[in-house]
Amino acid sequence: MILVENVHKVYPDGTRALKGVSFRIEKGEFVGLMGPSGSGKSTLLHIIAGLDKPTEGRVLVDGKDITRMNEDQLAEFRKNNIAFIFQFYYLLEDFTALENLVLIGQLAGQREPKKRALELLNFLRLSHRANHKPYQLSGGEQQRTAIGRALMLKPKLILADEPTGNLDLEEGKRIFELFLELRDKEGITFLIATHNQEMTKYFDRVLRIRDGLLEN
Ligand SMILES: Nc1ncnc2c1ncn2[C@@H]1O[C@H](COP(=O)(O)OP(=O)(O)OP(=O)(O)O)[C@@H](O)[C@H]1O
Repeated sequence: MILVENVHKVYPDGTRALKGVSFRIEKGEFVGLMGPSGSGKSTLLHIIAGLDKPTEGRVLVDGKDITRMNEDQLAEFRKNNIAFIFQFYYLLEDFTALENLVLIGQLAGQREPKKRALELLNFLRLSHRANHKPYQLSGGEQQRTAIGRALMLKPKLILADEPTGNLDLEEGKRIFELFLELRDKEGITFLIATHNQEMTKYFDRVLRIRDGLLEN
């Protein structure tokens, strides 16, 4: 599902964030990305998501070389394949949980976005909060809403950057259990950056990164 080959990233200010990273992840794997602050986790996730370009090397997602796509091709590919989940949920504050989901489907020209959104909120055990706005939701509920939004377009790959960084341990575990259920039911592949050692047990395997290089 993901093939990363000799990826380097040098930022314009000269910071060498990635120094030759290579690995592969099979479809349906549930993989952790762990390492100290500043080791390159976010940079790597952004490059795999096509949100940033590597300076050198290539990244294939589902067999397609995303490093050679132009912006339009990337946007189309991302829409159909990849979802990104952030530590801070970036929900639209003036919209309800339901509307936050429906909007994504509408923008993508989905046929029945409301039906899909309601199904997802039900799966996420959020039906009773569907008509609430983000400020009326707990952190865990906001993250579950963000997960619902990520699922609207049926991604094959979910990349998550510290998805439980803002939640207490119990709520964090519930989010991971939800992710595992999605992997089992839908075959979604996951790559999740986290600092949280408690979550190690959930992963099939963990990629450890330090100073821009993977450790073996
Ligand atoms: N836009 C940028 N310009 C210059 N340097 C950057 C930029 N973004 C990140 N860096 C640097 O690149 C390195 C890797 O950063 P990155 O955010 O990928 O690390 P991280 O492992 O995700 O850290 P954290 O766990 O703290 O989020 C760090 O030294 C960081 O300061």
